[in-house]
Amino acid sequence: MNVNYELTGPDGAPVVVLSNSLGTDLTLWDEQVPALAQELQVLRYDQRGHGGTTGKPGPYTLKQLGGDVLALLNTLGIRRAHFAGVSLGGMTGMWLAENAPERIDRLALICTSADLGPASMWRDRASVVRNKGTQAMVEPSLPRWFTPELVGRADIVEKFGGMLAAADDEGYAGCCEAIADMDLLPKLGEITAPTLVFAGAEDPATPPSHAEQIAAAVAGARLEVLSPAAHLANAEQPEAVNRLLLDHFTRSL
Ligand SMILES: O=C(O)CC1=CCC(=O)O1
Repeated sequence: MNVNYELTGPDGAPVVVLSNSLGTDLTLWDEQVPALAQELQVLRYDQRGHGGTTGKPGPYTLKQLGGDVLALLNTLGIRRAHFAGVSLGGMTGMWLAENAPERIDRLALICTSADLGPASMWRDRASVVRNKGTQAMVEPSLPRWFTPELVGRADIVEKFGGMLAAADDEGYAGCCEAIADMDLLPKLGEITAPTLVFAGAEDPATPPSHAEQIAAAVAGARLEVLSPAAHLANAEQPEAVNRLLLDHFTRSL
């Protein structure tokens, strides 16, 4: 498998890995890279079956998605990194912090969940996408991803609608099945990475209660609720997210 990635920022600075959500690609982080790369090496990549990362036919598992990150870090000779993920990217981050804690320094979880059931809903969505393609997901997804003020904006529809329609059908479906089968809750309390959890106050996909559940289970975790923001809060509130991420990843503990 070929993982598509981009590494920017000052040589020798700590590395932060950025992991995208279902149906997006590494350009989800366009508003973060210039700010974070002033102080960190930023390693953004495309999840399996998304963007330029090829994927075998699904179903996938979070273990495979986390394994893709570990393989990329190994290839680049990076022993330990900070990690930020949106939604599916956050699930990948929780899997890594639970199962490879020696590789993850600090964690930022943006609009994600440790338990996003029912599993049948994700299997049904996988089947719809295998039959009709990711284009069929554009209309229902954009109102989950953005608040009403942004959802109809031409640049948003072009960038994010285009990204989703271009996502590989099998890659999207395989990732839906990884969400259906995820089992992150039992080990959440074992996470030792300093963790910052974000919620979008208007997020219908992973409402703030999911972030509260994570923040309550992870020792010392801090919760930030952004408003106005729906599911892709890093795109909707880039200045606030950048400031909080930079502080989380660079401040002395
Ligand atoms: O349903 C959506 O599009 C929101 C979402 C759930 C998991 C993910 O990565 O995005």
